[in-house]
Amino acid sequence: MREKIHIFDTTLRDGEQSPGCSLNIQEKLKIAKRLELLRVDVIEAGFAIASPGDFASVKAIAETVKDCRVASLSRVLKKDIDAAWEAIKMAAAPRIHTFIATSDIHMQYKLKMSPDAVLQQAVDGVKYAKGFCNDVEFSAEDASRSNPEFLYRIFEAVIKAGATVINVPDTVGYTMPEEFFKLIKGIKENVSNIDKATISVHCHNDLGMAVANTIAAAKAGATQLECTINGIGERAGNAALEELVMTFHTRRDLYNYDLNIDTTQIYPTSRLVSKLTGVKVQPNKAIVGNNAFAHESGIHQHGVLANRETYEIMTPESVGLTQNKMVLGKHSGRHAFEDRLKDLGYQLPKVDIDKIFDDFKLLADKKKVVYDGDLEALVQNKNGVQKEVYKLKEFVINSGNLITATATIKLSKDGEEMTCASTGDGPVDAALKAVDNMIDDHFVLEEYSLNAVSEGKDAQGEVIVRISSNKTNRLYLGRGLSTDIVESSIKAYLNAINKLLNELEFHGEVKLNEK
Ligand SMILES: CC(=O)SCCNC(=O)CCNC(=O)[C@H](O)C(C)(C)COP(=O)(O)OP(=O)(O)OC[C@H]1O[C@@H](n2cnc3c(N)ncnc32)[C@H](O)[C@@H]1OP(=O)(O)O
Ligand SMILES: CC(C)C(=O)C(=O)O
Repeated sequence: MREKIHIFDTTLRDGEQSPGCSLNIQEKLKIAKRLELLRVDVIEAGFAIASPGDFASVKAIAETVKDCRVASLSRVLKKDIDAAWEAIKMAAAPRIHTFIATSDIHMQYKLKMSPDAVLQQAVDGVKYAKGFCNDVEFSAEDASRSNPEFLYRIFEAVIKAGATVINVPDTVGYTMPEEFFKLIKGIKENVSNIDKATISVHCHNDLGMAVANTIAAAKAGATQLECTINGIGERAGNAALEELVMTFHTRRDLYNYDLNIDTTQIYPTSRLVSKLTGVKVQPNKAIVGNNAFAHESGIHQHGVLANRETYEIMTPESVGLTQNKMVLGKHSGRHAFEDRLKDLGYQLPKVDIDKIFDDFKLLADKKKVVYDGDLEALVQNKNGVQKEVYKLKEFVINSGNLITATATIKLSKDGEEMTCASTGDGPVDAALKAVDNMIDDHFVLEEYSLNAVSEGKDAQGEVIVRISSNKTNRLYLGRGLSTDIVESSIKAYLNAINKLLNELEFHGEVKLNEK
């Protein structure tokens, strides 16, 4: 039997407590919808009493999200619990999450309350919350620095009062995995009614142990794990959801757990949270960092090209990325270099590759990363400087659902301008046909793809085309970038045609003007 693990996402509550991470209602709703797609079990939407804005956000999330439980945090105070309930009561599955600190230092200096008074207030708070909502989570803040005997007492009392989940936070990220394992085991063994509640943990990352501690707790019997996207949260943050989930996913041999999460939503969710909070993901961050699936060293690249499992313990696709990245730099080797050239449409004789590879290493010593454009320049350099034979001057498109698309294109070649109009099956087809009519050569459009390279309605569209020529038997790749997809299509097409013409000139097939 596989143990069911519930993922409690607190990006919108503890994550939002990171300095500078405050989100408005629209932003919180966007993230909540993403978390629903990610299929977390519980979304902690906020701390309803914190501000009118947070109240409204929690309420909006509760009214929108249907497939996850929605929780609001509250102190064990009636006014907090009232606000929490008021905000979440329309949720398909509401939860009140109430807490009070249980460590000596917090009780003495912060709350100025005796342990008995804290226990009584916790019980009263849970009972009061239970009057509204069947699902009540109780957290013993700073549990890992609390007296375990007191923890057993308070957990037993709140479960008796109706708590369905008892949460054990390592509030200040102080504990170590073996210690936390023992604490959870102690709770399981010493709280007489523990079978009536779910054990949850909530770990902070002050010593970089949040994920390790959470995993140790799961091993000891915790079945709800609290975490955040990208590990954001108070101070050094919380356990990162993506790291926990992918650990269980990748090491099934060690962890026989059943999770609801759709791992392919991890990467888009991470990017959305980073964009909306303004907190950048460090490049070497596990799972979602820019370098998590990137290879720069020749030995690694060679291994990955032969079999990606040589250096990848999970697939980029499993976390929602389309592919790994081969970054070309000074540590790269010939295998990756040649592979990239092929991908760009250059199938060159070995002597040429050897020459360009030497130039590439010289360039890589000067540049941190050698991009595709640099490679193309190196190839063209070998073939002589690339000439932009045909240039786009102007274009006009007439298109609509009731008329045939017409494109009028003005190009220049060697300073002379030419214009042609054509109809087509849509504006892109019409535009490329008009280009075909002006350029008298034998090539065929083999591939066409369009991708947004930035987000939003004004995203730049990058068109990539590959054309073939029966004169050279190879493919020529062209790229074009613009906020107008017809313009990026024309530019990409001309870019590929110009490459073909340069190559034909190199082989003496055509003569191009020097201009
Ligand atoms: C470990 C955690 O992450 S806990 C969650 C932390 N998150 C937040 O604090 C974010 C939202 N917080 C807020 O907006 C505000 O702090 C509020 C609205 C909750 C309270 O604001 P204020 O009333 O101005 O109080 P303030 O924050 O200055 O002090 C906290 C008060 O709550 C009391 N308190 C703290 N925790 C608890 C608790 N769990 N139960 C009951 N009382 C508590 C403190 O003793 C203090 O009481 P006092 O005002 O009588 O001295
Ligand atoms: C309120 C609790 C769960 C908390 O955030 C913490 O202790 O860190």
